[in-house]
Parts: sequence; C-alpha cells; structure tokens
Amino acid sequence: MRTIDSFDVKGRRVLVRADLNVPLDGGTITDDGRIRASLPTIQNLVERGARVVVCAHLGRPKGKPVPEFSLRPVAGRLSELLGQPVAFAEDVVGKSAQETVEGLGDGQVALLENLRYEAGEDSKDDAVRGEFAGRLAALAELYVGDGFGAVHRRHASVYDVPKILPSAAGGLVLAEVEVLKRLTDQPERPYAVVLGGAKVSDKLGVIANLLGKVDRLLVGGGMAYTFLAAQGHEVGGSLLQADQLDTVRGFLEEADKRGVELLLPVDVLAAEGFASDAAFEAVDATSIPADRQGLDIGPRTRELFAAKLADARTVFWNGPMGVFEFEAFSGGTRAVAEALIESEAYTVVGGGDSAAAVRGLGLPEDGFSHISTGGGASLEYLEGKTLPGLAALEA
Ligand SMILES: Nc1ncnc2c1ncn2[C@@H]1O[C@H](COP(=O)(O)OP(=O)(O)O)[C@@H](O)[C@H]1O
Ligand SMILES: O=C(OP(=O)(O)O)[C@H](O)COP(=O)(O)O
Repeated sequence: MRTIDSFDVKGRRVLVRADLNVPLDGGTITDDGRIRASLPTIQNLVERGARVVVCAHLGRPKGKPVPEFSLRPVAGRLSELLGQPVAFAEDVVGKSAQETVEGLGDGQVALLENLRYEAGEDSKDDAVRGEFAGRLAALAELYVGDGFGAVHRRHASVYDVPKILPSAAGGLVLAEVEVLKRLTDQPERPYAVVLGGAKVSDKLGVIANLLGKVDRLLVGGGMAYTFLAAQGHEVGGSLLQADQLDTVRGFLEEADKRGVELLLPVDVLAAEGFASDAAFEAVDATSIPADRQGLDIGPRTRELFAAKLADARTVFWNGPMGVFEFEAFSGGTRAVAEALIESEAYTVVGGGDSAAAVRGLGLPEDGFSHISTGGGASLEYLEGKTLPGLAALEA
C-alpha cells in the first residue's frame, strides 16, 4: 500500500477518512481512544503543510441528521489534543463543508459532520454511493484511508473515494494490519478467539470462517444468547438474533466436526431490566427466567473462560462480556481482560467498546500485546476476507 510519505501534500487539500466513532454519554466523550489513535496521521499532514479535511462516522444515524450523533463534540476534543483549532463543518458535502474547506490555510484542520447523515455513504446501490463519493472527493485533491475500524465497510468514504482520488494508507491502518498479520500467519497455538458485544448479526457472520482457524471459540456478551436459544434454552428478554438460530446450530455442529472447542456461558447474571440498578441474580445459562435478561456472564463462566485462556498462546478478543457500562454487569468483561493480562500469550483486544472497557475499568493498556481500534474490521481480517477499505488502497 502507498504511504502518505509518497505524497507532496504542501498546500494541498487532503481528505482523511478516520474512525472517530467514540462512545458518548449525552454530549460527553467517555473514551477518546479512537481520536488519539488518529492523531499521528493528522499531525504528520499538518506538519507538512497540508490542508487537512477529516471525515468520519459516529453511530448509525441511517442516512439523515440525528443530533445525538453529531461529530461536534469530537471536533472539540480533536482540537484539544492537536493543540490547534479544528474548523467544524455543519454538513458533510453541502455549503458549510465547502466553505469550511475553502477557508483552510496550510497546516489547518477541518472536520466534516457525520458521514452517515448522508444516505449515499452506506447505500447498497453502487450508483447512489458513487454519486455521494464524487461530491465528497470534490472537497479534496488527495485521500488518506486511516479509519481502520471501518475498513470492513463497503461505504463511499472507505471504498469509493479512494478510486477517485490519488490515495494512500495512513499510519494507523498500516500499524493495525501489521499486528493482525501476526495472527493470520501461523499463530502460536492454542489460538483462542473471544467474542461478545452487541453487534450480533454482524459478528455471527465471522464465525463460519473462524472455525477453520482457531482452536477455541469463547462466546459471551450479547452474542451468547442466540447460541443458548439455538440449543433450545429460554433466554427471556436477552439480546437474540431470532433469524439466525439455524445458522448458529450449524456453527455448533461444525465446531464439533472440526474439533474446535466452542464455549458458551454456563451461568449468566439475569436482570429484571436494562438498567444500572436493575435487580439481578446469577442463574444457570440453561434456565434464564422468561421475564429476565442476561446482562453479563456469571461467576462460574468467568472461571471457565479464564481457565481456557490461561494456557492459550494467541488470543484475540472482541466484544464485552456484558453491559460493562453498568458497574454491576462489568465483572465478566473485567475477568476476561484480567485473564488476558495475566496470560503469556500474544493478546490482541479489538473494538471501540472493548478497548474503551479496558481503559474504563482502569486496567493497564500495556497488559495486552496490542489494543486495536477495530472490532468487526479485525475479525473480518482474521477470517481471511478481503476488506473493501484495504483493497481500495491497494488498487
Ligand atoms: N448481554 C448483553 N446484552 C446487551 N448488550 C450487551 C451485552 N453484552 C455486551 N453488550 C454491549 O455490547 C456493546 C459493545 O458491543 P460491540 O459494539 O459489538 O463491541 P466493540 O465496539 O468492542 O466491537 C456494549 O455497549 C455492551 O453494553
Ligand atoms: O465501532 C466500530 O466497529 P466495532 O464496534 O466493531 O469496533 C466502527 O466504527 C464501525 O462502525 P459500524 O459497525 O457501525 O460500521
């Protein structure tokens, strides 16, 4: 992949696709890890006199402006971290964006509003996406792909714009790929992958291919309940992908055939509601009351998972084991994190919320071999898939 050093950027408008999808509580950024990870590329371009136009998504506003998903708070934090103003455009490719970009001097930085306010960004229709990509590309002369967490998305800003403008990979993307290569090129075994989180439909898709690569697959978090339901158990109001039960049964059979240890929770914290102060109790995973929902793995599962990670030589973990944002349901995530910190394996944790959880729980970041900014992106890379945002930079 071409690097940004191969561009003469002085005085030129450079569009940087970053992943600034940070967790927010109201308008407050609760973890700025992805903003910090994006700094080196932006700083490099600033120092070399580029006019830097940063674009990114936040959440999933589905093609229209939704105020709670505005990138404005991110512009403020980016400005603090860079130590210079960041001009914020109120729209993505409209009048405000055009004026903001035109107003940039050499070494100055702008951030466009949330790309996903525009339906063209993630449209499945190539023509619709292409039209939007053309308008985005028109704001700049060069493109830098540095949003590693979004490189698995065939979106306009990730996949189509680099076909229009001269393009390069940013330092974050290059560094992330370097680490993940170590996991795909002959990982030391036993190789374990831990999956959790809430993006169940997205991440169930990676399991079929991972079963051919790993020795152990530990499933917790919101992912686990579709498996438990597939085995015929009641999961109450827990997160469930009801249309995937047959697929998941197929995974269970496939794991068995291949000799992959697929581990599910044996107990869960079953809560009366989705709230930080909801009453809860630890119950067997096979007997979740119909009026309860599983918000964390239980104590016996924590021990089981820790034991299965203790002698692994390579571990990739994506997705919290529970709703770690609520203290009462953060214990499972903490237990897995601590097991990885104690282990001597090559350990990679990936994903916006997983990385935020590690930091938010006060755990040492240097206890892991690598903390990746991408969850879904890393998983799809580990599957061996061609990622649209990387392929576009290679072309
Ligand atoms: N049992 C559960 N029920 C509902 N949500 C859950 C559960 N376990 C984890 N989560 C949620 O999953 C979210 C993170 O999922 P995801 O976005 O897939 O992870 P990442 O950003 O690390 O890739 C967190 O907000 C967490 O609260
Ligand atoms: O948060 C992200 O992915 P992750 O939760 O898998 O780490 C990325 O910003 C991609 O977001 P998306 O899953 O809404 O496309």
